[in-house]
Amino acid sequence: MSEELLRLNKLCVNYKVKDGYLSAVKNVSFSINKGEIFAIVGESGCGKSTIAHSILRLLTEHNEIIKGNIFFNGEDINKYIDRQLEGIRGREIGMIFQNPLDSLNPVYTTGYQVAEGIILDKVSKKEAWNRVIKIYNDVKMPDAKKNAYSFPHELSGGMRQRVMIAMMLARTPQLLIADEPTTALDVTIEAQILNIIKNLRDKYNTAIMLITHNFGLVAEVADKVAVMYAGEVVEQGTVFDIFDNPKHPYTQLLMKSLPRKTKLEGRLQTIDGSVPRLTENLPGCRFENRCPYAVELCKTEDPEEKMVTESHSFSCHLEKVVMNNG
Ligand SMILES: Nc1ncnc2c1ncn2[C@@H]1O[C@H](COP(=O)(O)OP(=O)(O)OP(=O)(O)O)[C@@H](O)[C@H]1O
Repeated sequence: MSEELLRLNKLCVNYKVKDGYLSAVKNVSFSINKGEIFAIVGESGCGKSTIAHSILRLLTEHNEIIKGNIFFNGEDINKYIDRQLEGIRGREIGMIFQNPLDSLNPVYTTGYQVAEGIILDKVSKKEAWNRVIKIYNDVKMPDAKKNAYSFPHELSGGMRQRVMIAMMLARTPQLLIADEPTTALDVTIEAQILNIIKNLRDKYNTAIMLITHNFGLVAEVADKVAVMYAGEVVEQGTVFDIFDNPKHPYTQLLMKSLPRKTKLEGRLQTIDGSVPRLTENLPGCRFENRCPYAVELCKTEDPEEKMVTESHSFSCHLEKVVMNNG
């Protein structure tokens, strides 16, 4: 049986803003098993990065309120004090970002920065350097020995992303959070980076939380998918559930807007209407004003989560309509 690694239970994140609190993430629950690739997909601003940053407590402006549980290996790390979380960050849960230049130090060679993580495990400098070269080969860094001595600005975008993955590999985390890891890269390099991520899972059984607005990536690599809209998970299931049998009107519209032929490289298309102001925190379904099937109830009551199968669920009042249009 697959073993659960991470479980979010009713995670809520509210940011303090000028006119009150913005509900960026509301009652998000899902779980990721060891070795699983779990994609979180949704339009810009729907709360994907907020979830990732909450897990590692990386929300830097300190203007947020986080509620709910974040179980990692069965322990609620949302209750950890900062020092306890420090032991998990990087070592157990690694994170790679869209733009590696933001995370790499410009004044040290990339090899040195990867070695730093290895030295934390109390190995000699020589042994650490040998491991850097091995990891650079694992991430298919061209000319590994030479490029270990390169500074971040001397490398291409794809190479820098390889350095980021190498830094994570150096610590062999159980969970890797990849926040739009290939958005800034061209298609060929994107495919290579995805392969490296998949190999990472196969070789080390690392679970991967892949954050993206690119449905093509999801279809290509994910085992499971959570579809987010305006801070909420509206539907989740296996990649087959979501692509072949979408139940929520939002997921269905997203699927319809991806023409068959381009499904595999499709990015999310725009849907008429706009996301509601999340500071108002009104009751009802957040997708109501854009939903073609909305009825009065959708304005007044939050929809409950309904199970389609053990692995597939969605939150919508319109079970019958939605089922028939699926
Ligand atoms: N520090 C902050 N203070 C106030 N509001 C914030 C803060 N960070 C994010 N937000 C808001 O929270 C909501 C969710 O943002 P988030 O960055 O998590 O979305 P996202 O899905 O990751 O978007 P993208 O794909 O563009 O990165 C947005 O409305 C955003 O404007």
